Amino acid sequence: HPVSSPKVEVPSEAGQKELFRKGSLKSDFQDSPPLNGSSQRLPQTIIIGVRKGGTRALLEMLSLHPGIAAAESEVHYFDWEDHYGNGLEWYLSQMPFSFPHQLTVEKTPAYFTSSKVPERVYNMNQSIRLLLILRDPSERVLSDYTQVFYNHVQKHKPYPSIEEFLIKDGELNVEYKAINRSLYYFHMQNWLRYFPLNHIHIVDGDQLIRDPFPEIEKVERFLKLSPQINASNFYFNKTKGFYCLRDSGRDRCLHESKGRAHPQVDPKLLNKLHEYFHEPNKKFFELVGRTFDWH
Ligand SMILES: Nc1ncnc2c1ncn2[C@@H]1O[C@H](COP(=O)(O)OS(=O)(=O)O)[C@@H](OP(=O)(O)O)[C@H]1O
Repeated sequence: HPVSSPKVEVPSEAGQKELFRKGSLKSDFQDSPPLNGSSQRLPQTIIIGVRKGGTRALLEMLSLHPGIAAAESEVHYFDWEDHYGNGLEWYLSQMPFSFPHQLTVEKTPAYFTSSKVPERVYNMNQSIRLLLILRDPSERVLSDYTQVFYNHVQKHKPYPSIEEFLIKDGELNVEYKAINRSLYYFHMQNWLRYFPLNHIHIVDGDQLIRDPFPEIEKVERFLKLSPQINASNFYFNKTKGFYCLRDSGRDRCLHESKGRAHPQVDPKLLNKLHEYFHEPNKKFFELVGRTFDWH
């Protein structure tokens, strides 16, 4: 049986305020005092996860649209008790200033795997549109490990090898939290108790890496935004090895903490991981009526 998520998760972007290289028109604008006619609004859409799925890339790409006003940092309202206890007024105060024609969006990747969150979001707004970006579950485990590994490196703390997390008594350690977070069907069931499937748009995170524009077009349609983001807003940066953004003639890539190399894992162990996810993935495909190209 899957273990439950911890109460407080390590914020995946802790201390990473500057996620994009400075200089975009948009962030200059957001740093300025609010303009006449703008106000703070509760989000009409939330990127609920998954951690390491590509949530930052999705938020930044969506922000290319003039009809989107995005909260810059992760708000952690619905999953952190001390934040939730502050009430909706506090949540509102965390939102960017926006104009009436704009949709406000925030992203907190930990929402997807926190069992209390779906009901809390429902209590705020039962017709909210949710965005969920998923990625190959095994790759997500490696990415999750890599995130926590670098958090330790930054603090000059040692951190065990990935094998030490993945193996217990010679078997795959299915109690490893990173594995639990990749059991998408398990967490999705919680959300579907409160929201109909057609209110949750799933972005294919592997596709968003390979070719972002078509995935972003689908999000525009889901949010009923006019088609304003173009293929020319994206270009492949060979040095980074990922797509970067081009906005009003300015080029920017995601922070260097996005798109890191993952550890080499013994192919036999990796295979065990792939096999382990086979059934849960099948259950997930049945749950959402759609398949993904995962291992
Ligand atoms: N265009 C572009 N540039 C850089 N990185 C990209 C991009 N699109 C998707 N990704 C993938 O996003 C992964 C990080 O996911 P998140 O932003 O959801 O991580 S976090 O949970 O907020 O920490 C990150 O994971 P890692 O590869 O493990 O670093 C990337 O694979």
